[in-house]
Order: sequence, then structure tokens, then C-alpha cells
Amino acid sequence: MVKHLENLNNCRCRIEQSGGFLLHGKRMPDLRSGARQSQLRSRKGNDIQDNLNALIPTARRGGRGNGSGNPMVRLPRPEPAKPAVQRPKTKPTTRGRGRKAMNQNKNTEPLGAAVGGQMGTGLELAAREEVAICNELVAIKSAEKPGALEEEGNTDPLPERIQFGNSPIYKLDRKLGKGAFGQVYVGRRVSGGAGFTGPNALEVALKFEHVSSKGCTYGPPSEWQVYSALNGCYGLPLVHYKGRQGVYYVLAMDKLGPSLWDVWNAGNQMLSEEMVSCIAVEAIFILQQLHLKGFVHGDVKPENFLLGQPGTPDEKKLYLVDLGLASRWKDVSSGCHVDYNQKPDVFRGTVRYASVHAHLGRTGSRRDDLESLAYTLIFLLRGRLPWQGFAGDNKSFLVCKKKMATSPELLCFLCPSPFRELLEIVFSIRFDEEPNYLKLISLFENNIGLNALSRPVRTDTALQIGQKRGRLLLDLGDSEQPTRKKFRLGSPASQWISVYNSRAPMKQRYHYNVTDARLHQHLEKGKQEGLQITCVSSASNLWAVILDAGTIVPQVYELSPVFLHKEWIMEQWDKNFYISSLAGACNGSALVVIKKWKEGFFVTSMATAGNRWGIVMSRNANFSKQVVELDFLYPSEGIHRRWESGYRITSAAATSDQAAFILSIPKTKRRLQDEAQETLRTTSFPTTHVKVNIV
Ligand SMILES: Nc1ncnc2c1ncn2[C@@H]1O[C@H](COP(=O)(O)OP(=O)(O)OP(=O)(O)O)[C@@H](O)[C@H]1O
Repeated sequence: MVKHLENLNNCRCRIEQSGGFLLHGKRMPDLRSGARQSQLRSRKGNDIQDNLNALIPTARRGGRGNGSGNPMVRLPRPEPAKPAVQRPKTKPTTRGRGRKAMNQNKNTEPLGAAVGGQMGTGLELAAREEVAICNELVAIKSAEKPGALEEEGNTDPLPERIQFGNSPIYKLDRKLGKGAFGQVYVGRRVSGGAGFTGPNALEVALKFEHVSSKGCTYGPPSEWQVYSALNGCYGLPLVHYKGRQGVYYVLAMDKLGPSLWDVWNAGNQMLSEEMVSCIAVEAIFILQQLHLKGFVHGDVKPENFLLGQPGTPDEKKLYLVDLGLASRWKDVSSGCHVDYNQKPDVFRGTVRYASVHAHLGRTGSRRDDLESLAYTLIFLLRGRLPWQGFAGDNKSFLVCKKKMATSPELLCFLCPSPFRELLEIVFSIRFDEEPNYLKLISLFENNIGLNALSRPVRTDTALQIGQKRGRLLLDLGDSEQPTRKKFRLGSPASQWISVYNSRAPMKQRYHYNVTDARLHQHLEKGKQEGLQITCVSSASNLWAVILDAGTIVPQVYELSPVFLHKEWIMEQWDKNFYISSLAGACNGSALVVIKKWKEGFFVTSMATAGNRWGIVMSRNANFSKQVVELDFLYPSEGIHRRWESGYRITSAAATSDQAAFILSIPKTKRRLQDEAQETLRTTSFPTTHVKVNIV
């Protein structure tokens, strides 16, 4: 298969029968041990229905026409028409929201634009096999309604006086801010009280969430629980009271000052290098403290960093608010890192600042907060991020793609080197790796001229540039910094991905760089010798085919000038022939996916033609579970983790900018775990390697 992936050098990853991983022939102890531990814990079922929703665009669901201008294929079918795709309703995530809506008053993009996908609608084909096509295999956002819209629908007046049990009575005062889910007001104590912070303070911030808001479907907002677990955590406002008042859930916490977005906006939409460096140091430290408590924030952005109250000693101190998307990276009972998963149709966070992993629906971990922080800092410093300005249904996809294609050098062009270094380190943190916070903090110490260990680092404590600074005595762990691959290198390059499975010895043959004219000849010769096609692929309109003697069922094939020759396929289905492989040349046209998730359909084959995806789904495919690993690059970490959980690659395909791997667990007693599998990435067809592997 031709895969256009990142420009990695020929790199070979193998899973041995013993379950150990080899990378360039060396063991990868860190990853192995982490992954092994995760294997011991119970795994949440990975439902292909969830995971493969990424193949179908949300925006075009329900049989609507294809507004993207892509051909919409509709084939005749034996049963009455049904909507092309019945997308399962996204279940509420931690806070009952699969993503966050943006406050349109803020600088973030409106939620409606966060939906990925631009593909055509599907079609229904024969009962036992389905073929799908879409222009891009994208991470689709959940179909939840934007919270902001919900909130607008709530006309219930806010209570004028608030009291929680025996708490002081607060009178509602001016509005402090508004998010997609909450409205925050000043609560002024009716009597008594003193000071600016603490339960006795004269004023508190009251966050109201309507009981009918998405985040409150199952009771109080999940943020409440997180605040309970984290109350007193460094850098977070203290929560004093919480309770329900009529139709509102209300949280009373320390009143804070303006957000970094407010400060950035007031400061001509730019902040000085010194100030951003102070913010960096303090923000990394705050995230470290939050992470130490076992949580990740999940929505790091300028709007969620607030300064202390103006006119108080804390007015330049940094705080982190909004724990509505916080989740645990560490399991409470076992103390282990939560399991890795990827659900490409689930997105949590804010499009502009979300990590690429979050865009791709990967389980949130510490690295994601730091990636969002890096984008936040660069935004504050430079005033803009390269992925601003995208709009439309597939905005999130385009933003994600742009993030992937933007190297640290490019993103930090004109930024001081610590910002680039921060990005480089953050991009290479593995899912369950503990970030080296001290190292990250130290990157910025020269710009602030203070010992970053003295807390808090106020946002105004920077020295002037050029002023002499003392060295910070930290163990920077330089010697321990592994030489890591830089995963984001800008534009991808063409590569082949080969997947090998161990099998009982059998005769196998391959042909590559085959022109249309020669294809028939090779295939017929193979047929005469008892060899049948098991895999086909195409690069630059030349074909690669694998033939083997292990396929004993009768087989037919057709080379057609269109990617899906529907009449011919229908004809074969009538004869009980089903698609076992497919491929598209660069000039190929589209297939359309119809999924019957609830009817035991599994992906059995995938191919791309140009930037379009063809997916064959079959019933009775003998798989019990299936997951997809979707990335803009080769998803090395994800594949290793899936291997450890007993999955093996059963289909793979890529366009010039996305790669998808379907991994499955079979129903049969034959244990795939005992079967070795290996992937090989090469920039040219791996002739030598294939020869070695084919018996
Ligand atoms: N403790 C506080 N003191 C002062 N202002 C606050 C406080 N907490 C929140 N705010 C203001 O209210 C705004 C909305 O709060 P918050 O982010 O918690 O709400 P949300 O609905 O969860 O927002 P989002 O849209 O990010 O989900 C903040 O951006 C901030 O301006």
C-alpha cells in the first residue's frame, strides 16, 4: 500500500510472539512497561461504532444532499431506503458535553464551526456487505448542541439572593463573565464579612449553570466534583459553597480579576515576551500541581487563566478556572494511568487551542494540557495562530491538519527560542509519560530573571530584556533527555506501509509498479498456479498486488476506470461474491459508506483514491471487536498500545495527509495475541523485506 506519511526514515516496528516490541532492533522499555500495566487493568470496550463514526460526516448525515460538490452515489438496493447513516447519539462526556461551545463574545471560534467532515452522504448496498466513500477520514465532533445556544434558550431569571444552607446571604451583583455553560456574577455579602478572598470575603464569584444545560443532565455539573477533589490546589480559586437554587446550580468561589484574554485584548492584542514568559512559568507550575492531583484540565486557553482581583496583592497572580472538561489521567483505585483509547468522533476542548491528540479523539493526558498551553502562550505573544480563520463544517479537521503540518520552527518563527523548545518537547511526550515540568519551566527562566521556584511568579515580575539574570539551580535533566523523533515535520512524504502477519508457510507472490496493461497478465498467471489476490494497492496509478495460495475460495476481479464500478459489484453480490480487497489510483473517484453499526458489520477492507476513502464493511466478518487508529502520521504509539491489548491490524489505508488503521480482535478461538505482526515504513516498495518475509 502506498502511504503518504511523515518523512520518517525507514523505521521498523515489530511485535514478537512474546509480546515485546522492537524498534530498530532495540527494546522500548518505557513504552512496554507502561502499556503492559495498562493491559492489566480492565479495558473499556472499544466500540467500532463509536470509533468509526469518524468515517462519516456529521454535517451531512440524514440523507441530505452533498453540499460539498462531491459526487453523491446512490445505488439501487433491495430494501426500502433508510437514512444513509444513523449516527448514535453521543453520550455525555464527563460534563455531559462532547465538546465545548465558545462564548461568541470571546475570541474563540463559534462552536458550530467545530464540526469536521465534508463528505458526501452514503448509500445502502447489499445486505451483507457495504461500501463507503468519503472525501476525508476526519475526526468528527460530537453532535451535541452548542451549550451557548442552550443557554440562550434559558430565560429563567437568576435568583437575586443566594444562600447555601447556613452560608451568608449573597446579593447578585454585576456580571463577571459568561461561558458556553455558565454565567458568572459577583455575589455581594448582604451582611458581615471581610477581605477579598476566603469564605468570609465581602464578594464572591457565583457561577450559575441551568439545570437543563447539557452538563447537568445527570445532576450537578461534573465540575463540582472536580473542584471538591481539587479544592485548595495551587493556582485554582477556592470554592466556598455550592448548591441548587431553583433552576440553577450555583458555585460560590473566590472572585478573581480579568482573564489573560482580557489582558491581551486590552494590551493591543499582544503581550510582551517577559510577561508571557512569566505566564509560562507560572502556568506550567499550576498545571503540574493539577496533574499531581491526578487530573488534567482539558481546556487550557487564555480565557481560562485569570489574574487575581485588581487592587489586591494578588492582582498579578495567575489562576486557572473552568474545570468543566477536567478528567482523571490517573485511576483513583489503582493509581495507574488511565487506558489509552481513540474515539475519533469525540472532541473535547476548544478548537483553537486543543492538542492534536484531542482533535483525534484520544484519551486526554498530561501532554495535552501542555500542548494547549504552548498554543496559548504563542497566541498571547504573537497575537495569532496559523490555524485561525478556518470556517465551515470541517473547520476542526482543517485546524487539526494545519496544526499537524506546522512545525515548531514555523509556528515559532519570530518567537524566542524557549517557545520553540517548549513545543518540541511537548510534541514528543508520550500518552502516559510524566512531563519534565522543571525542564519546561527552566526554558523561560532567562526571560524572567527570577528564581522560578519562588511562588507565585507574578505576571509582572519580568526583568527588562538585556538585564543580567542569575542562573536557576535546577536539575534540567538534559542528560536524560532521550533523543526523540520529532513527529511534526511539516509536509508529509510518500511512504509505503506494509503489514506482516505470521502464518503457516504458504506460497506468496507480489508484483509492484504494474501498469494497467500488465495487471491482467500477472493475475492470470498467478491464478493458473493456484495463487489468488489477497491485497491490492496503488501508487501513482501503478499497482501493487499480493497473491497467495492460502485463499481457497473462488475469486473474480475487475480493473475499472472508476473507483467503484457499481453495476459490476452488484452483479457479483448477486452471485454471492463479496469484496475482499480494493484500491484506488490517484485519479480514482469516490465510494460511499453506509454503516449498519448495530447489525454486526465490521470493516474488512479500506482503500483510498486521491483524498477519498473507500471502506468495505462485512457482516459475519468473524471479529469480536474493532478499533480505528487515525492520524495524520503513522500512529505508532496507538498501534503498539492496541497490539498489547490483543488487537492486530486488519486493514490500513492512507491519503496524502491521513492514515487509518483498523485493528481487530477475532471471534474465533485462534488467539491473535499469539500471532506476530509487524509494520514497516519505507519510502520505496520494500522488495528486500518482502522477499525475506515471504516463504
Ligand atoms: N472566579 C472567578 N472570578 C471572576 N471571574 C470569573 C471567575 N470564574 C469565571 N469567571 C469569568 O466567567 C467566565 C466564564 O467562566 P467559565 O469559563 O468557568 O464558564 P464556562 O461556561 O465553563 O466557560 P467555557 O465556555 O470556557 O466552558 C470566565 O471566562 C471568566 O471571565
